[in-house]
Amino acid sequence: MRKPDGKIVLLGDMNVGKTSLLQRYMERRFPDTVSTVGGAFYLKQWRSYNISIWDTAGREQFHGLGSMYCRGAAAIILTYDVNHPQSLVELEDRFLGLTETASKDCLFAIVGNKVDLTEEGAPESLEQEGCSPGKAGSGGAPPRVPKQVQPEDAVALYKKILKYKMLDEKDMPAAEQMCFETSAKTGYNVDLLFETLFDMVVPTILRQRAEGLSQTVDITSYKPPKRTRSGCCA
Ligand SMILES: Nc1nc2c(ncn2[C@@H]2O[C@H](COP(=O)(O)OP(=O)(O)OP(=O)(O)O)[C@@H](O)[C@H]2O)c(=O)[nH]1
Ligand SMILES: [Mg+2]
Repeated sequence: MRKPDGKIVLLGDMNVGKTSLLQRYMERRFPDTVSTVGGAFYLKQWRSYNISIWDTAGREQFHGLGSMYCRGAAAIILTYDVNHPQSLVELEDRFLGLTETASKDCLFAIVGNKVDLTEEGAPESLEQEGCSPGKAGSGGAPPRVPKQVQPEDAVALYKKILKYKMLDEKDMPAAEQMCFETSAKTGYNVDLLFETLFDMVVPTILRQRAEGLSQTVDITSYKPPKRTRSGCCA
């Protein structure tokens, strides 16, 4: 198997659409998913680099594995559902603490998925493309609803994360560049998300290569993570 040069990890609550985003990008379709158990990865060749993209389980019972998957990550995609404000809150309360094991220059993207379900939602041009027959034919699209989480909320979380990580805003990509709204269903902004990150992680890959850092996930090194229930930066 090709050896990964760099790692990107998807984190976020169950049901926000992590697996669907990854399958939309890698397989160009929107199949039925089952809730992820543990984690799984795809290998993507980008320019001359092999990037592993890790899908993790959002379910509470697998929470402890998250920090193991994040080990050495060059970028972490913190995913929420634009229709469920609690899924954004969970990113700060439950998932941010898992990223301590990531690379010291790890980048963070905040991704609000399922924008197709909102009134303001994504264009529907790709709506049926690649949908499994079960989904495409099952009683039409659900009614659109007002978006529950605004892009400014994601931008505010991004800024909080930089503060929590003690990173200077002017040394990091701008919040507007790192906050995305996507639809795994229609494909809206999915390529943009992954390919923006691929280009951005190249310097980290080069540094990790120069320093000979391993990209493998070692389950024997698993240690229970610190919880941050009380929030990252009150
Ligand atoms: N309308 C719509 N539904 C979506 C979208 N993305 C995912 N879904 C649906 O949301 C449900 C959960 O999607 P998954 O991709 O399995 O969610 P997950 O984040 O991987 O969940 P866990 O594996 O449990 O952590 C599935 O029924 C998907 O079809 C989207 O962009 N739009
Ligand atoms: Mg999943």
